[in-house]
Amino acid sequence: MSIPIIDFSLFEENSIICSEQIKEASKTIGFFYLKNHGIKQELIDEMFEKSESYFNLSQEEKLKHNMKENNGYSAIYQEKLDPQNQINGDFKEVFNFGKIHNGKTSQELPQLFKDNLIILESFSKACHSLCMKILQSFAIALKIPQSSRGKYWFEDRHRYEAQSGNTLRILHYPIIINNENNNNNDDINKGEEGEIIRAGSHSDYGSLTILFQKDIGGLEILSNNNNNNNNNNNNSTPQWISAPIIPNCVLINIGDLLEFWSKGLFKSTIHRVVFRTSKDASFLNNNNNNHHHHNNHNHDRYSIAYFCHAEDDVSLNPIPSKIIDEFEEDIRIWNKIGEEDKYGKKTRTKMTAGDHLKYKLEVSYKNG
Ligand SMILES: O=C(O)CCC(=O)C(=O)O
Ligand SMILES: [Fe+2]
Repeated sequence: MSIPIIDFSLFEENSIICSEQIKEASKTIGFFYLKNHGIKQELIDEMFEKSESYFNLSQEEKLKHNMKENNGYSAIYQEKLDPQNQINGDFKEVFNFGKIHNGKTSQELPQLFKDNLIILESFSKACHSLCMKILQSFAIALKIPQSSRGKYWFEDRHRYEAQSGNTLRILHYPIIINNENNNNNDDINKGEEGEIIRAGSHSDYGSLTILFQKDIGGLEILSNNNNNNNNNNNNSTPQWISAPIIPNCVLINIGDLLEFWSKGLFKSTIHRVVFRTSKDASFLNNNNNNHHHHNNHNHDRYSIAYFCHAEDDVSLNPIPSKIIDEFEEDIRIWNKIGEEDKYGKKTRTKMTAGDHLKYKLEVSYKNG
């Protein structure tokens, strides 16, 4: 299975066909590239520039805005994206921005960001608008009835101004010196084949994520090849496949909220960031390994993610759609989000979007 590339200019010309393509990708692999996504390249370049300047500041400076309530700076080893399997936190640093609206922020920002608030706000809003169009395409493909506001059903529940987990995140994976000899790097997480895990395996927490990668690849996604038939007895083994940088494309993926909301029809696919050394590059198992995915351990890597969340008080009862009604729920998804009943069995919970995010953050920053 490979990650499809969808031309989003089709959404204007024929929203039904385009929505069908997006639905198909979301049901199978949970990831897709979008070209002609409408976010200006200059704005993306400016964001990467500011990100580099920020991460170049001294550690002392950066720690002045240490992460609080999912906003601010998180240093190397501070976040553990795969708490069940990781001993140490991720070898990466990030900065999370909460809502930026009309020049106002919900958090105290470093001077560098205060000076560039217009860029940050434009970028956040451009990402959010793209998410709204993708959410429209889901509503179209799921045939949400007009009586439930049709293609605006999701959008009504993801208002930019409302209280939600929406987060813009910049990430930096610093170069690791001496990693080939393994000197002094015992704290860095390694995978089964000795590959260096820079961001632990995880699925995203929100509805949708937009990911921007620059120059250096390393993202891998866990494909289970189950061809979308909701058949729990398939005997294929999951495989890591590479999600390389494709020029002029952004990468979109489905998060846990949307998976749960759709009863598991849409897949919130596990992914990670891995740096491979030249020695093990040969076993890269993917269809597109001719794209920028080699020897990435001796460069710094920068990426940007926009996590689009439903508003905090939105309940995650199944989406009002005949397609969802008729879909047999994949109860394995309850393990990620479900509650235990009095017999200790997982059940579909009455969680809201806000409850779910709170739970996820508690586990990933424990023992930071
Ligand atoms: O840096 C990347 O490419 C991916 C980061 C990621 O998956 C995340 O922050 O959720
Ligand atoms: Fe992620």
